[in-house]
Amino acid sequence: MERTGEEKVHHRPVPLPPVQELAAAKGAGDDVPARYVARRAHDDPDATAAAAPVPVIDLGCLCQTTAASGGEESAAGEAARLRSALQSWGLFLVRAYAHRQHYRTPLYSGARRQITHAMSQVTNHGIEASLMDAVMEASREFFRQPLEEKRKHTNLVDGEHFQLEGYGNDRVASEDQVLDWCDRLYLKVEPQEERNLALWPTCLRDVLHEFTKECTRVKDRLLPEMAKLLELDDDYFVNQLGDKADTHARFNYYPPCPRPDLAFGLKPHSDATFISLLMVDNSVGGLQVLRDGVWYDVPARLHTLLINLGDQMEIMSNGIFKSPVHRVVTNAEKERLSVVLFYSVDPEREIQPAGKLIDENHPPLYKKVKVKEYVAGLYEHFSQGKMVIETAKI
Ligand SMILES: O=C(O)CCC(=O)C(=O)O
Ligand SMILES: [Fe+2]
Repeated sequence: MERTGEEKVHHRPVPLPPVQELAAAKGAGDDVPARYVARRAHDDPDATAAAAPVPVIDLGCLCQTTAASGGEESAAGEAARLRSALQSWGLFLVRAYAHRQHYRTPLYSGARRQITHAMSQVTNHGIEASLMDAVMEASREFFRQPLEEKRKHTNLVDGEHFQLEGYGNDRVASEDQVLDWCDRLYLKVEPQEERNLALWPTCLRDVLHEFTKECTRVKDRLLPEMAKLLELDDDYFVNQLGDKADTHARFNYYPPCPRPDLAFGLKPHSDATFISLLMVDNSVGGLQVLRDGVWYDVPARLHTLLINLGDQMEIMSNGIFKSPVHRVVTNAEKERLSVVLFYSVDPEREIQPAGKLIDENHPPLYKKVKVKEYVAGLYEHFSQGKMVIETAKI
């Protein structure tokens, strides 16, 4: 923390105990330490939020172009639903397969898997349920390990210097920073040659590699559809990401919290990314999104991906698409896990509203920003409970 005058003191940041350890040491009914108190119980009249009617977008239908099957018409309808989702919630869901009936096909499981997989190539996210389950299971396995094991992947270099990658807490920049009731493992997954495999837990290596490949495929299918909605060239967003686009995986672990009325799993924020793909625990809710001053619960469904736009997309679309403010609330009884893939533009690039969206009636609403600086600004602002996107607004 920066201090003024003679009393300037240099002190080392004290590594914080993982929240998981705090939670395990506390008996039911206990309080949370003061540093985790993000709100007063009566601050939030919307504690029991309504479910957000976040639309489920049918990717198969959206990407269909053949007139023969009436495809163009239904694709146009789906595109309109997607546009409305991106302009309002900044969020939407994508199911694994086209229809639930595929699960019910009376076939022995091997044949069913093959058929479902073949269909999943053309419909919806198409990531195998077994792969998604394996990622969740491996994440659970990682956080269940003893602390000494997890600390082998620590985000503190030499026990004190914070780096983004690894296992631990957020960077603690000041003593009055409000902390989140959450431990995380954060790993760079793309560009592939920049992976720091020494930080990758063995239980997660193969599944994370596969899961990243699959999510990247989904992202590459979605971006041209989003560009079309703005009448930009199909490859506009893909090109903006650049060859050195930067992707991180974040595994969030939220232990049960004795005071959900006081502590957040994650404080309100918007993602500084371009686009984020989330796999959230379908058995425990907690993710909420802010719209018009009201917090809504984001529904979680088994094997469904939640697609969340980030600030970089809001900037490039000149505010037409929204990067939603969201937060995670804690649960008194249950632990919760989420796995997020954060897709971000090459950090060395600059971004700004797409030229085609700007004219005399539509002036740019955001400044040109260097991605590396913008993303670094997120952490600084997040720790102070502020929104970095405000710094980019004209
Ligand atoms: O855990 C969740 O549901 C959301 C996580 C999230 O918003 C994030 O990691 O940025
Ligand atoms: Fe987020």
